[in-house]
Amino acid sequence: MHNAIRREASKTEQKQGDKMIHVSVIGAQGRMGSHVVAAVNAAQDMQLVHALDRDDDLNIISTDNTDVVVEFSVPDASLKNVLAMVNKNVNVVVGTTGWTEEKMDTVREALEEHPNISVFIAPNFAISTVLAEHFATQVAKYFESAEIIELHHPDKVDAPSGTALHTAHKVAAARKAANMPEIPDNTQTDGGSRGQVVEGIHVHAVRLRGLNAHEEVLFGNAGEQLVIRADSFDRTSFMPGVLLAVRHAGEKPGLSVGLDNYLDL
Ligand SMILES: NC(=O)C1=CN([C@@H]2O[C@H](COP(=O)(O)OP(=O)(O)OC[C@H]3O[C@@H](n4cnc5c(N)ncnc54)[C@H](O)[C@@H]3O)[C@@H](O)[C@H]2O)C=CC1
Ligand SMILES: O=C(O)C1=N[C@H](C(=O)O)C[C@H](O)C1
Repeated sequence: MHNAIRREASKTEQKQGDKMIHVSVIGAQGRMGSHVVAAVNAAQDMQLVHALDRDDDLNIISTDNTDVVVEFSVPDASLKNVLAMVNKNVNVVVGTTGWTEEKMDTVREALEEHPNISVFIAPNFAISTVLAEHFATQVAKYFESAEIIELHHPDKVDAPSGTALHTAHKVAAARKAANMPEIPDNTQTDGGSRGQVVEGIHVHAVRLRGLNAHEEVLFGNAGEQLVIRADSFDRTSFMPGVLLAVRHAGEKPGLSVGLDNYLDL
């Protein structure tokens, strides 16, 4: 375990409480994982148990010591980590991106053998972004055109962002439910500038030093535009959402996706 994390972990052992939630973190040395460790240590109702990263043995996590695992690793590793926790009967809160329907089906299958366990995946834990996606889904049926631009720090390994993909699917579903026609686009040649097309929605990714996590959903009609934009300037913006999901872990067994599950929208 990282020394700084070990020091933080021993501090939390002094916390007392009737309903302490015992939390272990996977990916604890990462940008998000280290923020989660700090947030859990600061939460009066939580106790940090294990803060693990790539080379650590996940087998030390068990129901004897952990109520909930928070997983922020890399897209290639997340499914394996989640399955390992499900097979140990431990509830999981997942922030890592890269979740396809196929991967989620694998988790659903594993959960059939563990019917009391919950796996909760959130493409984005920031309230501003969750609301932006909610509003975008609500207004999608009123606009002929829709495109998404996500903007992130250049250390991010995946593009487009998991959030942008999730938003695109939601906007596309709202358009489909309203029997909207295809989005107009007379592009004849495209060297890649029109972005990735997700269910008919063009998604563009910007990587720029100085940025953290930002998303714009652009809607257009003849003579008018609506832009819904969310900005996470700092990773602390994700922590209330992570803690909310930890507090709800286990309540609803099975796989759930999206922080809106826990919001009164
Ligand atoms: N849901 C949300 O609100 C948010 C999600 N993310 C996502 O979270 C993930 C992590 O992002 P960052 O913390 O910025 O990345 P990072 O690269 O800073 O951290 C990833 C950590 O995972 C560790 N790791 C790699 N392989 C591992 C394995 N097999 N087992 C355990 N740990 C392993 C790395 O050593 C590293 O410490 C990304 O997929 C990112 O898109 C990021 C911000 C917010
Ligand atoms: O890597 C990041 O930083 C982020 N990743 C998530 C994503 O891909 O949607 C969430 C947020 O955008 C920050």
